[in-house]
Amino acid sequence: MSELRLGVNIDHVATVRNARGSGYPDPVRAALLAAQAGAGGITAHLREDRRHITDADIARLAAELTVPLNLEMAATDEMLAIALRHRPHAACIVPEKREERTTEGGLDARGQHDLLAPMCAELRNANIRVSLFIEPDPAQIEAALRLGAPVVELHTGRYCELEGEARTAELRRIADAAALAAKNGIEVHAGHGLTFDNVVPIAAIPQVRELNIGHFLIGEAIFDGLGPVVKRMRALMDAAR
Ligand SMILES: CC(=O)[C@@H](O)[C@H](O)COP(=O)(O)O
Ligand SMILES: NCC(=O)COP(=O)(O)O
Repeated sequence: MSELRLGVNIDHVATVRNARGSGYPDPVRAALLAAQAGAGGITAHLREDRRHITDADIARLAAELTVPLNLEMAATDEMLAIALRHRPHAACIVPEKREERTTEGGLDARGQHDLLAPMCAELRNANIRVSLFIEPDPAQIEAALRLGAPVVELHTGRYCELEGEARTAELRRIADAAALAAKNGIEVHAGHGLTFDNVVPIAAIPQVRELNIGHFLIGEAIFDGLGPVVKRMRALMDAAR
């Protein structure tokens, strides 16, 4: 069974930090702690409105991290320039609306091919691994293939929100999309909304190579500490394989 990495998203450490406009708590310190506890990578979403992660956070993460940085970014010239400046290990292109509370769905890689193609090429030429945050939809997998994206991250938000048979059906859709992507040589990641209670069926999908998890882990860290909750999530993922 393939390796399954845990990417810890530290956006909401910055949410707490920004509540007072000081430097505490430091997202970079959280990232280093998460790495020590078993995170195989760190994800940070530099949003257009900088509601949490800031440009300075990205600069420090790029300079100080001991594990790969996965920069989540909207498909804009501004974010492309920032990615090319800091050269993270990876860039995950995500849809973004200022009015959204959090990411609400996957990127329309199919409908935005002409916008995304030059951006993916520039990132690839800069040796930044491109990932597309998409719905578990065969048409979006095919679009990622056309764009030459080496990685897709399947949106698990709907799976996390559903219950019963509807959740089972969404899990099947994710598993089918993972199998289709892997069969076409695309590395499969998954994320959004994952918790201790819902992670195991996603971690058990054999083609999934990385889970990106943030909000829940940072919330749990308030009660049990970041190191212990990262270790527990790591253990659940290991047990699922
Ligand atoms: C793309 C995704 O699901 C998350 O990584 C994203 O960062 C969510 O946005 P917030 O972190 O602002 O909630
Ligand atoms: N791409 C998903 C991610 O990085 C974390 O999403 P969430 O766990 O904060 O919902």
